[in-house]
Amino acid sequence: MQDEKTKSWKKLVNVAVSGAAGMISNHLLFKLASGEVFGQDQPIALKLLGSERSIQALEGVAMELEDSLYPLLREVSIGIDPYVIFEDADWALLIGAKPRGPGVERAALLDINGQIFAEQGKALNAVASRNVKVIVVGNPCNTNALICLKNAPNLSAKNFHALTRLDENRAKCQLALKAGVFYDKVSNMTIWGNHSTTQVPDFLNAKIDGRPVKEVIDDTKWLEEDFTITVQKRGGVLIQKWGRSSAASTAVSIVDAMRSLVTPTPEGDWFSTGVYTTGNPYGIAEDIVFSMPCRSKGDGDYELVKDVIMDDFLWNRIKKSEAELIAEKRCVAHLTGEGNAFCDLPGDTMLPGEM
Ligand SMILES: NC(=O)C1=CN([C@@H]2O[C@H](COP(=O)(O)OP(=O)(O)OC[C@H]3O[C@@H](n4cnc5c(N)ncnc54)[C@H](OP(=O)(O)O)[C@@H]3O)[C@@H](O)[C@H]2O)C=CC1
Ligand SMILES: O=C([O-])CC(=O)C(=O)O
Repeated sequence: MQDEKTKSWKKLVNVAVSGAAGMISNHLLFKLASGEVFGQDQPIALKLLGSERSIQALEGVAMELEDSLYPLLREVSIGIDPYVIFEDADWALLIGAKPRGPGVERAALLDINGQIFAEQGKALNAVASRNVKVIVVGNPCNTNALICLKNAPNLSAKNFHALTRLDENRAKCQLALKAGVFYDKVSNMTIWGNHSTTQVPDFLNAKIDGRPVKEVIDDTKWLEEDFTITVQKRGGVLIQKWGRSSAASTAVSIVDAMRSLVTPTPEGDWFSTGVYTTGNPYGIAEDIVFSMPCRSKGDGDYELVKDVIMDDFLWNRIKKSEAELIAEKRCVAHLTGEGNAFCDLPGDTMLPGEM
């Protein structure tokens, strides 16, 4: 019976996950194995990257996955060498990163985590599938994604993403609550920019029940101040309340981000993801990773959405997030092959989790 069933299955997909013993992965891996992302006819191999520090825990994670008896999960492997774990990866979900603790400067974090993503970029470049889709989650995710793609010159820069889908989901939630509608009535929600407190949740282009948000929520002060700040700082508030950063909702948003690339985007709608800006139609600086509105045919690829409108409020906010990312990029020049780093970050910006 099982054999009959597996005959109609697609070819095995290899999904590599770093930080696989961490909190986000502990939710995500079980969703991946259950078929939530790729569907019930897609067998999957999970390749889990850990470190000396986490290898015992990773053995435990692999045991739990095996004990769950997921029919679609055909292989679980663990290891600490990215050149082994990333071999033939069709997807690389880069979640592991040093968390920012008390007294750690943002510049130091950029450097420490940047080293990780430079090494992983090199490993992907050497051994992953030539069409690998990379989603960088570990913070600061936009600049980590830039470092990663710069170290993978033989892969398409277009296939590298920084996760801003959690921010999109948070923004949709706030708009739905304010308008008194269910979440699925909110569409065309763009997060522009950095996954930091400079991110710009775009209420100008978003829609509620197919109508412009500003027609449904006639409260500019709420949109410009309360809504925007709530979304920007949501991660930090959650850490204050729960004592740890969003893990379950982040895993859900990774599933959403992947599904958005493997299923056609509904007509007229779009999704947000942090992608390489070179060639973008909006006038955003080239050569950074910036969250923008995208559509996909469901083939793993995407196109930037062209028909968005801008006003001064939106554009000025976008420029602030752009300036932050350009400053972050200067901090990691030594990791992107662009000479000596010079780190002079705007002082008032933070990761969503920092408050
Ligand atoms: N983009 C987004 O929307 C979001 C991003 N995040 C980010 O995702 C990342 C992972 O979060 P989460 O799973 O909750 O974190 P955890 O602390 O649970 O796990 C992080 C993993 O990072 C790895 N790591 C790499 N370097 C270090 C280091 N120097 N010290 C400690 N751990 C290290 C560890 O794995 P190992 O030892 O195997 O390398 C660890 O298991 C963080 O960077 C977080 O800020 C979180 C929420 C939302
Ligand atoms: O700063 C963090 O680790 C948490 C984070 O990114 C978020 O909740 O958006």
